[in-house]
Amino acid sequence: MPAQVYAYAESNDVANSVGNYIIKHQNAALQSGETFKIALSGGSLGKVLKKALIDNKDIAAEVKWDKWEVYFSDERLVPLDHEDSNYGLFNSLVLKNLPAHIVLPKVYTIDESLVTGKDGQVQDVDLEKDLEIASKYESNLPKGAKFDVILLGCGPDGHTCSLFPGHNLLNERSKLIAYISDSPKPPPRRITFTFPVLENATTIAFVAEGAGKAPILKEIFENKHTKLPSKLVNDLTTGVQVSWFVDNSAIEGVGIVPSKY
Ligand SMILES: O=C(O)[C@H](O)[C@@H](O)[C@H](O)[C@H](O)COP(=O)(O)O
Repeated sequence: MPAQVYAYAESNDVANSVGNYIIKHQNAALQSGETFKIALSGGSLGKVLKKALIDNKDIAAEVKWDKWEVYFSDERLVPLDHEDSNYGLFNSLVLKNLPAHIVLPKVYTIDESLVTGKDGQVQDVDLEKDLEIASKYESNLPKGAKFDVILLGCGPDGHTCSLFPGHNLLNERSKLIAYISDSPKPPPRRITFTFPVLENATTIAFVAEGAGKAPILKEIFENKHTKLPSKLVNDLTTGVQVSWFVDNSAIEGVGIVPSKY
């Protein structure tokens, strides 16, 4: 299934389109099951989700928050209220902005107590602890590690989740959640989905905006041989439907024909 690219002039339209995509897959998941299992990334995605799920009142009215199970496709090993925490970002931009009557979703976070010492401070790299955090997070994954939707970003180097170009985690097949202690993008300690989880998803959507993304999108869509992590996800042949939601500047000069969602 070749990836679909949906492009818009305005950032608000990108967000609204992502919102409609989420609702479509939420409704499909709830037709056949009891919960909607979604995984989120960090970075600029938080703002997109706020625009889509909070600010757009039509979309907001369709979100069945009480049926959502929210995971993070990667997470930084920092306290949950730390400015680098992907959960913290989602919490401050989305969860905290939900009206009081809304039943909150079930959100799966890392075990914060393993990140900080007794003094509440972030501890130095401790590989055993990081492995424990990753294994604990893996034990909370949905049955069969099956996600209805995984939302991803694409870094300027082509990384996605915390899977970086050339890193040995790209070959990880036995662990569903792996830890990384040398992330080139700070902070260095993180956990991340591995390829077996990405391959098994029903749908994956990348969100990428701004002219800064154009060189890497050109590489992903025009260089058949590149082994960039985002390209490997883009080319998955395991039946997962991959989409990109971009603004026009992110695909300026890229040889693709976008559609409208
Ligand atoms: O925790 C993280 O660092 C993210 O999950 C990471 O994979 C992000 O999605 C990309 O770096 C794109 O980030 P932007 O959307 O901010 O460019």
